[in-house]
Amino acid sequence: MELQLALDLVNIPEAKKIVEEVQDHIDIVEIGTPVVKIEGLKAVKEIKEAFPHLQVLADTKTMDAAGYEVLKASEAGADIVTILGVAEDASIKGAVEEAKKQGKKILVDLIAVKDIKKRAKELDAFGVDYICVHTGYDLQAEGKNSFKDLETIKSVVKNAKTAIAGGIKLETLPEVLKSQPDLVIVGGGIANKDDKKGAAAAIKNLMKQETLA
Ligand SMILES: O=C(CO)[C@H](O)[C@H](O)COP(=O)(O)O
Repeated sequence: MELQLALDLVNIPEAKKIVEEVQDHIDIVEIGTPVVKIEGLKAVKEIKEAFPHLQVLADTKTMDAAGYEVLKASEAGADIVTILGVAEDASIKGAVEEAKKQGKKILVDLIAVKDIKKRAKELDAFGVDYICVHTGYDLQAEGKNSFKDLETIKSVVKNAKTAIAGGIKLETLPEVLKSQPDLVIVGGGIANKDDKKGAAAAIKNLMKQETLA
């Protein structure tokens, strides 16, 4: 089980400082969508250059021109690139094709997908690498989460790895771990803490315990 740190509300120097602090306890650094929009793929490039031992995910949340966006994110050093599950099938297939050419991976974000069971099954057949249930900030503010959705996709996804994102923190992690996702994505649950290293270590330790149990 992998831990991904999502960095959404920081600039490049702030991102580097946080990764420096928590690098021993995470597997993947996510350059979040707001960072990609504000700083560009330069953020991906700089983080990959500074921390080559970590995987870097570019959260482009691609919706169209998928092959091209995957190519550009890959050239910047991304190991994993995200596309939205609500995108056209042609876009998903284009993303997968380009990622394969570049030796990279695709994570599909199911945010705003209405029938996640049906879509997860379709996406799995397209050969994507990760399928991620996700409650974005705007629905987190309404008290929603993706715990049940994770269980739902686990029942149909046979090939891809499963992932979960959206407001996960140490206190809610046990609920998430019941469904045994392959990847847990945590943003504010680490990045907003005073002791970021301690938070990342505690989350990773709990994940390790669950994997061994
Ligand atoms: O993609 C995102 C928002 O669209 C975030 O990166 C994701 O939700 C994880 O961050 P947090 O744990 O703070 O919710």
